[in-house]
Amino acid sequence: MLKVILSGCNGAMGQVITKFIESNPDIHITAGFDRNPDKFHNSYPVYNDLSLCHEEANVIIDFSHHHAFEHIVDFALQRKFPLVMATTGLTAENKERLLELSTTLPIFHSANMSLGVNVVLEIVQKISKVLEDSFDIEIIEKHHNKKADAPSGTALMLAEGIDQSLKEDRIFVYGRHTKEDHRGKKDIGIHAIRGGTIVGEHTVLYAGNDEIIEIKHRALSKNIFAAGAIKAAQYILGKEKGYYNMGTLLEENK
Ligand SMILES: NC(=O)C1=CN([C@@H]2O[C@H](COP(=O)(O)OP(=O)(O)OC[C@H]3O[C@@H](n4cnc5c(N)ncnc54)[C@H](O)[C@@H]3O)[C@@H](O)[C@H]2O)C=CC1
Ligand SMILES: O=C(O)C1=N[C@H](C(=O)O)C[C@H](O)C1
Repeated sequence: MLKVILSGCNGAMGQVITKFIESNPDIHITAGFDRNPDKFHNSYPVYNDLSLCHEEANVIIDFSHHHAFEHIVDFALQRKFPLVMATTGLTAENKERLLELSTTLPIFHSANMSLGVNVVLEIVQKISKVLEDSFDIEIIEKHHNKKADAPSGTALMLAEGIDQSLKEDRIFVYGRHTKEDHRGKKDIGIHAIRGGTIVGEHTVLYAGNDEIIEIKHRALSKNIFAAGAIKAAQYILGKEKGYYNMGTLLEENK
């Protein structure tokens, strides 16, 4: 039985995961954590302070906010619970701390829990190598008007993945508000659009001379992220300490 402590349980993703787990007899949420603990009537206790949470679990799933990061990581360390970190907007220090924590516990970290985006990541790494010298690369992401962070964690993950696959380091340019400069050859432009109920859309655009390639992923519901996060939790259940992500999960399932 997978026993989950769900952080950010009263948010949009937290509630999708709650419904998802309610229909699965093999998974149980033992407790939730949220700064708004009374917003919904959940079938599990919800705390706004993790020091009050004494329930047992074999994994924490976090979809909250990066402001809660240290609190969650300290709790995982103290209770020795493996952690699935899905929250985006993490700082460089937060990411460093996750790596450090993975020397003690199994940590699964992905800015996008969907299978599709992670396949797109593999594809754009390959394409970018081929087009490196002759095409300009730009990333455009679109999300709903309730999203707190910009650019999305996925856009950054795609940009970092592309950068790692190329011979020369790239410069990330966030938006383009200038009347002076041309686009730099080494730029990867990253552009965020917010509106309505767009679940999540990511496009990597390759613009060359007289030709354009677009690789696009469009999420049609938040269920894909919930399903991916649960798969991630099941995946790290029996794992040794270490740093895992969708790449390692896909690799082991090939
Ligand atoms: N990795 C992935 O596949 C995905 C990641 N996300 C990320 O998950 C996070 C949550 O997304 P949503 O559910 O859409 O947001 P949301 O704003 O609807 O929910 C966040 C929840 O966290 C709680 N919260 C905020 N700050 C807190 C704090 N300091 N301490 C305790 N609780 C706190 C809020 O009360 C809220 O209930 C975001 O960072 C988002 O980008 C979202 C979807 C997919
Ligand atoms: O906030 C969201 O909704 C999403 N956030 C993630 C991100 O920042 O990349 C993943 C997904 O696109 C939905």
